[in-house]
Amino acid sequence: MARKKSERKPKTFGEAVGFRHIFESETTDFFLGFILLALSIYMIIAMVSFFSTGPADQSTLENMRPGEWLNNTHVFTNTCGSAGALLSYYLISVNFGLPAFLIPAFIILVGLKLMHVIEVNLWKWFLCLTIVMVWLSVTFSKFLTPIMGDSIFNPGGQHGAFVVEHLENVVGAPGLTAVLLIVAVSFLTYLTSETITVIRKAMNPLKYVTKKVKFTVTNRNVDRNEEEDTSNDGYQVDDTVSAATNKETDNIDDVTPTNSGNVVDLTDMSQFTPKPAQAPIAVEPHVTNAEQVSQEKIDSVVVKNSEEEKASSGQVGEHYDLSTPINPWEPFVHYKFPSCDLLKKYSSRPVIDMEEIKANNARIVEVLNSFGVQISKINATVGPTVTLYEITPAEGVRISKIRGLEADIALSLAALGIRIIAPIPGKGTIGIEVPNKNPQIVSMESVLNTKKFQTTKMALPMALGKTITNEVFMVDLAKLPHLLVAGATGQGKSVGLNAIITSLLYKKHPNELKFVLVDPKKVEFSIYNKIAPHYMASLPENEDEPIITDVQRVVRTLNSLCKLMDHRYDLLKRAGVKKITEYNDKFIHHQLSLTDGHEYMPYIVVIIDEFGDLIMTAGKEIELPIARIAQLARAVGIHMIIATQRPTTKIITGNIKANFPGRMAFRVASQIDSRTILDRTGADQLVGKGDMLFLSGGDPVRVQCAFIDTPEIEAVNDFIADQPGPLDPMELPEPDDPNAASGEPGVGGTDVRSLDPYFDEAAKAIVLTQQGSTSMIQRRFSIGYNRAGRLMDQLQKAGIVGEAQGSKPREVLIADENSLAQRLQQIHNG
Ligand SMILES: Nc1ncnc2c1ncn2[C@@H]1O[C@H](COP(=O)(O)OP(=O)(O)OP(=O)(O)O)[C@@H](O)[C@H]1O
Repeated sequence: MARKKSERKPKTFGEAVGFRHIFESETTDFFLGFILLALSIYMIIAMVSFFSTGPADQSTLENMRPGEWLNNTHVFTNTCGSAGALLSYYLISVNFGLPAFLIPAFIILVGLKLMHVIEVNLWKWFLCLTIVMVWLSVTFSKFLTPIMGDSIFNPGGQHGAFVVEHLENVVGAPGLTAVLLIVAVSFLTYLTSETITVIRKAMNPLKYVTKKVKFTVTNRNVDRNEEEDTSNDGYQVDDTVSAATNKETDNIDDVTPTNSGNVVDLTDMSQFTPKPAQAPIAVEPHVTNAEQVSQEKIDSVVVKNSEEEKASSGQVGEHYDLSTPINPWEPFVHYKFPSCDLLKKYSSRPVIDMEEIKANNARIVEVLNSFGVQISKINATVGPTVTLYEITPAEGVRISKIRGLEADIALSLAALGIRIIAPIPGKGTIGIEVPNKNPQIVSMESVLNTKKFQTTKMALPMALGKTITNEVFMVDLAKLPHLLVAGATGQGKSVGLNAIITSLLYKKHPNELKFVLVDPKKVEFSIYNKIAPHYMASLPENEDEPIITDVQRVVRTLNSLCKLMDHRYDLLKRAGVKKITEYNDKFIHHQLSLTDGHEYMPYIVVIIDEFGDLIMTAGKEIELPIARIAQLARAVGIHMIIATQRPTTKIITGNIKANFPGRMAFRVASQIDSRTILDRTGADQLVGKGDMLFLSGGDPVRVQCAFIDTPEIEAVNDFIADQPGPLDPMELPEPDDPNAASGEPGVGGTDVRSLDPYFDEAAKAIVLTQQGSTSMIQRRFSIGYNRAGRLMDQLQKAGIVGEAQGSKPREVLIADENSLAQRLQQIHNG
């Protein structure tokens, strides 16, 4: 039988008899360690005993011949016998003096390591203790020996005395002192960079006069009801938080704001209702340097702002004022807005992990101190994903210095997602945003079910999430007026777009808002198909699939939007107003007549997901209409949101960038990408999962995007789809065909298959009345403006009417019914 591979002959004698095995055994290690521990304790007892018994034992030893000390005549007085006397004599007197105690100290370390009690790097300890022992031996010899006078031993041992004597002969006493100082400083600097700060302080103590660092924690997101219900457990605290921390968080719970605003100094106990657990939170920074610990005690102050007020009901939709002559919601005046009950509720209780905050706080103090930056106050504001540590530098510290240290500080704090804002705009403070270990989900419900959203007067309110201070962050798309969304894949763009759509659906009636959704990925927006008749606008040819997924249809739709924009401008001009709100206001107050072609204008929000794909395939064909709409469409209520996961300059061209002032940046891969979106870095330092920077002029705001899941969107869509509403999506006008203009009017310019069913009748009506008016067609056939406009275009192509002449009726090119009959026959025969 073949021998197993692992079976091999022992190579050495030790292996053969099993020594190798013995020395690898954990039991042996433990046993050896224990012996070393006992030995070191024996040594320490002997060395301590040497202080009292040394003189007698020393003279006995010096008078003995070699080997004599082993005899058993009890001539030694050391507690540890002749061996103890000999050992301590050699270690203390002959060698290193008092620092020789470091030898048994090291043996203790070795013993404990062998016993697996502690894990230390023995080589490092050996080197450090040796250096310390040698240095102390020389220093004691130099400075203590003269003070101790006629002692029985030299405190630095004979080694110290020898080195002092020889070095002093060469460099003199000042030289020796300098050598000792240089060695000490080099060694301490090697151990910790704090040394530099301490030395600086020692050299210029006035600059570093003890300053108390005030430490404040802020959290707005406190649910008072829950607080009352669960007064025993207080805040939801991290599992790892100790009992002491629980006490602290309980204290936070019990804080009652004083008259002097919401800032409560926990050191002033008189403010609180007396409770045994109420002790001030004295947060000690974990600073390694003893001097700093004593100097920089951090007083904790808890700031508790008022919570975001909830909506009075789950219903947040608008309520229309029915006093105007025309109700824009007609004929769907009983339309009900979705309620917040359709959305999922996540725990809204704040998570304040005091342990984490304290640790970060200590780290920040330590890191800044190590760079020579002194702090007078820290205010920690706990947000859903990140905590903002707002640092007030001590007097005389220049912010530019801190700005210069940005990269070093971020590196020292070594956490993903750290962003340094130096200074915080409008304040003389520095902000350091540090991600929370346990980020909170900001639910769509917690954002929409608020008084702020319910009572907003924004025309197109987008509730995007919560800021670092737990305030609902809302932006009016109508004011933006266009938004660029970017972020690497999987960082929360789609969720962000869904949050935007949902907040608009919760606030706008189907008559007031229409979406044009472009989705090259084909899966992101398909969920909204159900609400297409209520809320979508599309070209008639796309009525069955109003969510656009292919490039050619996107181009036609964008051109159609350009045409709609021109038409709306025309209407605005005729109404004598400058913008959509004034126009609609005039319309609902009966100041504009339907017969003149006026109609209520819904806002149109165009959302293009994966805009990069479109630009790469269609280039200028896409870019030009987008830029045109972006430049002009604001006044006529057409707003665009474009999203891309490839924020490169090829995709976000200068033209696009200039026309999209609103920017929503999720996490991106590089600083370059961040610059492309925001014109600054920062988006590369976000933590993902909906963590974003929002910019619309000024400085970016860090926001945790609201989270909405597919089942929630489905529930909202089902609710809308089940209600009476328009039968079809709003029709967009047929875009101008660039090739059609050159053709001879009426000859071969009309595709019979795409003619409107009312084509013949409309032609007759126009020829009989000799009036080429769109509004007349609208009235006669009870059709919308867009369809009437399209009919007119077809009649023009067929050579029946002339070109549009602004607000005037078109010229009728056919004089009588007979000629018309011939013309129609020609058209129908192809
Ligand atoms: N606001 C948020 N809160 C919590 N988690 C989020 C949030 N936004 C996104 N996420 C998490 O990140 C995942 C990816 O998000 P999303 O699908 O929106 O990414 P994306 O940027 O659209 O990616 P892609 O570009 O590949 O489509 C989500 O499934 C969710 O788990």
